[in-house]
Amino acid sequence: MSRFIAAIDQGTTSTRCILFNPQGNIVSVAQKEHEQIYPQPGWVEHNPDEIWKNTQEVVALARIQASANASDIAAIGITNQRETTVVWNRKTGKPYYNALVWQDTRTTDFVATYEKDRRINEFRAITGLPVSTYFSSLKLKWLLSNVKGLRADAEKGDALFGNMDTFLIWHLTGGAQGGIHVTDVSNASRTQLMNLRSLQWDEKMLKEFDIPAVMLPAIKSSSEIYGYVTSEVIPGVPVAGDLGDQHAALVGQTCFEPGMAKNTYGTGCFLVMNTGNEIKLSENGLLTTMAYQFGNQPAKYALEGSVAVTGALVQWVRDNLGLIRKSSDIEKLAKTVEDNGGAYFVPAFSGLYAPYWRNDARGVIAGLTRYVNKGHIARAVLEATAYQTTDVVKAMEQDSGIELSSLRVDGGMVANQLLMQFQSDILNRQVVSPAVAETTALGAAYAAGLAVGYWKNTEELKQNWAIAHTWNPAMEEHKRSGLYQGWQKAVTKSFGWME
Ligand SMILES: Nc1ncnc2c1ncn2[C@@H]1O[C@H](COP(=O)(O)OP(=O)(O)O)[C@@H](O)[C@H]1O
Ligand SMILES: O=P(O)(O)OC[C@H](O)CO
Repeated sequence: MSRFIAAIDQGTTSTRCILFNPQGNIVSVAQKEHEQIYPQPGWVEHNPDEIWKNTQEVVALARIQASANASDIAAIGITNQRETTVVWNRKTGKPYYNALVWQDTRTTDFVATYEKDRRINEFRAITGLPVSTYFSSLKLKWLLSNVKGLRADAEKGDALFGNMDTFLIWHLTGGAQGGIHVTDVSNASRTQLMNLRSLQWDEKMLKEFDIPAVMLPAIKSSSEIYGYVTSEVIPGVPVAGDLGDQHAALVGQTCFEPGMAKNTYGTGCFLVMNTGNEIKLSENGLLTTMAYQFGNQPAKYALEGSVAVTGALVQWVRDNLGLIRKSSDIEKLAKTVEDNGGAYFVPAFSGLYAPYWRNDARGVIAGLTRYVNKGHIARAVLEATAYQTTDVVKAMEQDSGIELSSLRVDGGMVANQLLMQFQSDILNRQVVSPAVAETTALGAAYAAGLAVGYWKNTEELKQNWAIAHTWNPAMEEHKRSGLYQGWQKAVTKSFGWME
């Protein structure tokens, strides 16, 4: 039996490759950041060629670090930043344009037009999603309308669309020499083009956004052999798992029962609850989405609360204000003060996502006085993540009728002790992190491993989950409610900025 399963985690800020053993433990990790391109306010792009190059490098590095040959790797799974949209030429592999990142707001005008239209309720019933700059549909419409020659090539079948999973799988399995053009149900559910019931591209949605069906990938399950790697980094290895990163984290946290949920703290924050076979439409601003589908088993659904800016705000403080040198320094700066000094930071850089869905919102710092110093700002920055998560947990509990006894957490920001304690305090719930913190990559590895029999079933995977750390609430009720009221007031100040 091969010794390892590999996972590629193509995230918003970096690309990682991790090798796992049968216990779900990490054997080796390689990671590379890529450039964030901001051509205009609100526009966010990535260079797809840079990401493909980084992917090959991290796969090679992770393999070498584990002293593994391609034959030591039973399968590889892909997980990725979702919604981010790329179009490339089938014959040359060349992208027509940079990838439009999920945070990009250039389609605000399209959204405004649709918002006046009653049909958006119908779109939500079909796809589970509101009309927003967030999803792939409007990004692809923008590319087809603005990139010269793209529409003609798309109609001829020469231009291909994909999210980052599709783009990487196509390259890994041969690229212009017969690469496989596929995605999985979880990624497809974020395009706003897939019908949640049929799990196929929806003709009505394609017509609505004027998208040629011929440019779309085939929709597959999240766990099956799609093809084999031809790239020299790990030739012959089956590509057998594909999950959007938030769905992968749900799998990596082994949330296989309805009602189980996880919250991932990365560039943004994404709370996902498994709702089993049920397609539950939210009444409180959450998204209806796929959880996962393993092979030919029934697809599982989920409710999701997506928050656009959490770790990205820490990066902004680092890169745009220069208040800290590295992201983790924010904790030290925040600890120089006792509290937020009355300041609240609402990071509505891409509008506000769940539960507000306000495309017209933009970032504000509220409650400033001369008393406030950089320590208070650092604290307000971290607290913003916890408040936004609290908004989403409240919505999730109302929609599902389930009170979360504890919150399973993961992602880069979980390393921040001050944030995790504040999260537990403001939410008044226990917060727990798992022993294997890389749940996103682990979920993709699980999907790939299940497809090739490396792991037998989800029961076996559950045995791998263990708690690393627990944070318990320790804040008095009057303080908690006072702080949260301050946050809710600050949120209203961000509304209506964009006309
Ligand atoms: N100790 C920390 N405190 C606060 N934020 C952090 C810390 N470490 C990392 N981050 C933030 O977490 C994000 C990286 O987390 P990660 O899970 O790798 O994100 P992604 O998958 O979105 O690329 C960055 O936005 C970074 O600013
Ligand atoms: O790359 P991440 O971890 O910030 O995740 C991005 C999400 O998938 C966007 O929906």
